[in-house]
Order: sequence, then C-alpha cells, then structure tokens
Amino acid sequence: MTTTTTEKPVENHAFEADVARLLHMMVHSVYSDRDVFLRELISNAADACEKLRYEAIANPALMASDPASRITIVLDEEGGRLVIEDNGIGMSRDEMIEALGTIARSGTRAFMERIEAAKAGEGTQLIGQFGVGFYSCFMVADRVDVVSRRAGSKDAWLWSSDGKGSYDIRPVDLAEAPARGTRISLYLMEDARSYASRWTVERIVKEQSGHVPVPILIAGTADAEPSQLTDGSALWTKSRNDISKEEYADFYRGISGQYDEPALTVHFRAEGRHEYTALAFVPSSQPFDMFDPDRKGRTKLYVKRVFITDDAELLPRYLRFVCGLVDTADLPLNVSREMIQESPILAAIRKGVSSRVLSALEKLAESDGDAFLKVWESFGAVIKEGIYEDFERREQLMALSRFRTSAFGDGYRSLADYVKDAKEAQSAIYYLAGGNPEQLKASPQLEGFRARGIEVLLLSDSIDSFWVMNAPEFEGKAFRSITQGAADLALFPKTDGGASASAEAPAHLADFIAFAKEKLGDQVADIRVSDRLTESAVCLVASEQGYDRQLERILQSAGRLETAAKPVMEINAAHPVIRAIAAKTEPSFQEDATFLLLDQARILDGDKPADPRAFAERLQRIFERLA
Ligand SMILES: Nc1ncnc2c1ncn2[C@@H]1O[C@H](COP(=O)(O)OP(=O)(O)OP(=O)(O)O)[C@@H](O)[C@H]1O
Repeated sequence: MTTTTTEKPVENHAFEADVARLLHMMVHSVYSDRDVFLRELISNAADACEKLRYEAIANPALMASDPASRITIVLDEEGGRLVIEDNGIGMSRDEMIEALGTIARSGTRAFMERIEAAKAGEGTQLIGQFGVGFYSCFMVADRVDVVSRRAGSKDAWLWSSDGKGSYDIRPVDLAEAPARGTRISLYLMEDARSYASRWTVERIVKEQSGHVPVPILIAGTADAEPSQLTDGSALWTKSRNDISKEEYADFYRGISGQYDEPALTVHFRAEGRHEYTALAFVPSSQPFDMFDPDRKGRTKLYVKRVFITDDAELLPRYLRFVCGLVDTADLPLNVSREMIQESPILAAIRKGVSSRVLSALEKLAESDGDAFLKVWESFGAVIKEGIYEDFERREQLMALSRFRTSAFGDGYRSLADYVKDAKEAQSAIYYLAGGNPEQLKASPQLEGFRARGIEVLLLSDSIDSFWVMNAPEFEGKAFRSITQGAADLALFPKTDGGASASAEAPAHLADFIAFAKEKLGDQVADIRVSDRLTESAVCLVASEQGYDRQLERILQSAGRLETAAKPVMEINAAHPVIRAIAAKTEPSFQEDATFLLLDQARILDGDKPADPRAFAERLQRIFERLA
C-alpha cells in the first residue's frame, strides 16, 4: 500500500489562506480530545459510500464489480501508520483540490473567530459543524496521503501534505490505488502512535462510530484478512426497545457533528397511508450557525436505507435545530430534486414528523419543566419563528412558548399562565419588546403596569416583534405593546396605593407642554401626560398607528425602513423634576430642560441623544446654575 510511486508530474498547491490558518490553530491549540479525527474520517468515508449507492441507482455499473460498501481500517503499529480506506464514490483530481484545499462552507470566518476564542477542550465541540472534519487528521499526523479513484474513472490521484501550508498532487498508477474509493494514510506523530494500536482504534470506533450505516472492518496489517468491527446495520430500523440511550447518543453525535447528549429523541415508525421511519433529535446545546441563512439541513432522507439527500427540508425552518433522518419505502429510489420538492408523500411525511417533534416537546414541557426550559433557552428564539411562519400551528406554538415577564424575575411563564393570572378587566396580553433583556426590565414604560400588578411579557428576540403583529390573540386576548399608543391604565386601580400620575396635573403644566411642543417641533408627534410612569420623569412611545418602536428599530437597521415615525413623549405629571421645570417659567431654562428630557427618554430606550454635543452643552448649563 505504498504511495511513493513511479515518476509522475507533481503539482504543488498552497492551501487557501483560511485552511492554513485553520490547520495552524488545530494543531497548536484548541483540541484536547484528538480521538475525534477518526470519527471525522469514518464519517466522510461513510458519506462517500452513501453517495456512491445513490449514483449507482442511475448507473448500476459503478458498483457492479464490488456491490458491498465498506470502510476498512488498516493498522501498521510498528511503522506508526494508520490507513482508512473506503470503496465509496472517490474523488477526481479537481474534486480533491476543491475538497481538500479549501473550506467551501460559509460561516468559516465565524468559526475561526469562535475557535480562536475557544478554551482548550471547547474546540472539539466545533469540529464537524463547519466542514473542517478532514483537516482534523493533522492533529495526529505529520503527513497525510490521500489516494483516490473516482468510481467509473480510469485514473487515480495522490494528494499529500504535511499540513504546513501546501500540498502536492500527482497521478498514481491504478495498481497503487483502491479499485474504487479513497485510501487515507496517516503518518502518525511520535506522541500519537497509539492510534495505530488495535485496542485504541477498536475502542474509539465502537465509542464514536458504532452506528455508521456502512460496515467497518479492521486489519492488523496490510496483508491480514480484515475482521468486522461494526455491521453497518441502520440503527433506525431496530425497535426502540432494543436501542440503548448510549446507542442513540452515539448515533446522534455522528449525524449532528455535535458532542453533547440529545435533549430529546423521537423515534417512530409510521404505518398506514404512508410508511416511513423517523429518528429525530433535539440537541442540548445550540449549534453556532443556528441563524446562518446558508446553514445546511441536518435531516437526511433515505429511501429503503439508501441515502438520498440532506437537502429535502424534512422539517420546517423553525425546527431547523432538529437533526435526524427519515427512511421511507414510499418514494422511488431515483427520486429527483423536483420530485422531492413537489412530492405529496414528502409533504405528508414533513407534516407527520413535525407533529411528532412538537408533541414530544409538549410532553417534555409537561413531564420535566426544567429540561424543557433548557431546550427553550437554546431554541426558543427559533421555535417562535413558527408563530410567524406557520399559520396552521400558530396556536400550538404559542402555547408551547415560554416568556420572561415583568412579574416573575428570571423565571419563565407560558401564555396560559399569563392569561390565568390576568386582571379581570384585562382584555389584552401586554408586552414590551426590545433588544436587551436587562434593559427591558428597567424600562420606564413598565412602571405604571408594575404599580397596578399587571404582568408584561418581556420580548427580547428579534422575531418577537414580528409574530406579535401577526398573532391576533391567545385565548381571546389580543397582544398589545406597552410602548405604543395610550396605555389606558385608568381601568386598573394601582395596587401600590399611589395616586395616578395623570390625576393631579400641577399648575403651569399645560403651559409647559405647549412650550415644549413648540420647541421640539417635528422631533415628536405629541407630548402628553402619562399614566404609565410612576418613577421616571419621561418616556417615549410609538403613536397608535404605525409600528411599535422595537419593530421600527429592527426594520431600520435591516434597511427596510427609511424614516422612523415620530415618537410621542410622555411626561410624568407627578414627578418632582417635571413639577419644578413647569413651575420655573424662565424660557432659556425650560428650553434646555425640554431637550434634555427628550434625550433622557431616548437614553432610557437604549438609544443615543440625537445631538451629543448639544446634549452636553445643555447639561453643562444646568450644572452651572448650581454653582
Ligand atoms: N473518504 C472520502 N471520499 C470522498 N470524498 C471525501 C472523503 N473524505 C473527504 N471527502 C471530500 O472532502 C470534503 C471535505 O471533507 P470534510 O470532512 O472536511 O468536510 P465535510 O465532510 O464536507 O463536512 P462535515 O465534516 O461537516 O460533514 C467532503 O465534503 C468530501 O467532498
């Protein structure tokens, strides 16, 4: 199995800059658990076998001479070498250059940043999520040779590198290559020679790759007859009772590229109109690229155990954190991409799998609230996209959702809890939307609601601002922003005993409001006395018509809204500062105070004063009066 070959022209290529950086980091810092390289290579080998099985549906000749897929590991303990060979699809010269010299995936930059910031040990969690799997072999090898012959091709190629900046590529004689597929030889580093020992390799394979759907064989030397290590039987075809928790977890890790435990496992066989098996997992930690629009799906479609695609969108986008597979006998093996998109069978399967995943989440919420909240903390922001996107399941998704509120500290509440505890006269579900949960808790707009014991949902995910507009009601109550329109709190008596702010407007206040309106001109839509403030002097709210303030901010920052509407400035008539300003009829002072009040309200909303210099000068003049 030597790869030093007769004289053939050698091309030397530099790695793409990102690959070189990645390799450097991989070798020098992050990964404490080097065992993972084997899982990555086996997973690539299995993918290559599955790709070939798929291509062979249209072109059976590709597999005819050797119809059984397999992965063979050959040990060379004395020579410190480890070989992983598959009889899968193989790679042409161009495919090798593309696959083993670049990082095709989007999100690589984000990965680099994450990995550079990662502490020892954390890095392992990141491999596999980014398509950097192959390069992990340079953690254990100081030279890697890849000989590959693409199925059906008449030539074979050797790719060789020490992982330090460049690689060589050259043609090799067919006699030196696998008849079909890829052979990867790792020249192990001195401190990694144990990876050529049978005991170590068997342990790692069983631990990490026991359920790869292609049999894995192992041979003690290149000439020895290989023996079978795993049988490649598809885990999902077994009955649930015959599968242990560890087996599910191992399979989950293989399919998700994550190293955690699944938080939820859904495995069922549907019979009746459509027959299929589904195995789906909810991870217990969030994949880094959850919000990357180019993120590839993590659910695989199999037809009669033949892998077809991982791009069949077997679940709606708001369940994109779920990974797993569906295996059906109801579709033809040669199902085309168009068929996949339009197939009513797949539409029914999608519906069935989504229902089962959601009902499993509902059951978890009932049976183990804490476990459900962990899932919610990782994926709630994604699930809520469904309230916006999936009209049919809107009610169900709203019922599943959990929220932080003004009344329950760091705890979570369901909408059903909210409605159950709402005031008798309350016809709305009140919410406050903003970007930062801590800032929301401290919002002045909440004060009047707190004083009356009215609970307010604190919505800090961007998607919240969208679904609340679309969700007309929950259990007969409409959603209502507390930063838009009048608060109408007069219906509710204060529970803290204080008088309503609007009830006792001081003398001169009307004059001051008229003065301030004139000074602020079109910076505000209106200035009015507030019934939602009890402690703060001012706040801003949106006009009744148009968008809520947070939605407006999101649309503006996404470039989807050119000009924001003018806010309404509300002032607290009972506040000593407002009373003092109103009483001091000196125009220059009142003018400074008016602009400062507006800037103060902006700052409380997490925004900046419109004109920082003017703000500072006004503040300065007020301070000078103290001197
Ligand atoms: N044994 C193999 N046979 C055929 N192609 C392979 C093999 N190993 C790697 N490749 C090719 O190299 C590419 C890069 O592999 P790598 O493990 O780095 O990323 P990936 O497999 O695409 O992503 P992920 O690890 O997230 O699944 C693969 O997509 C595949 O095209």
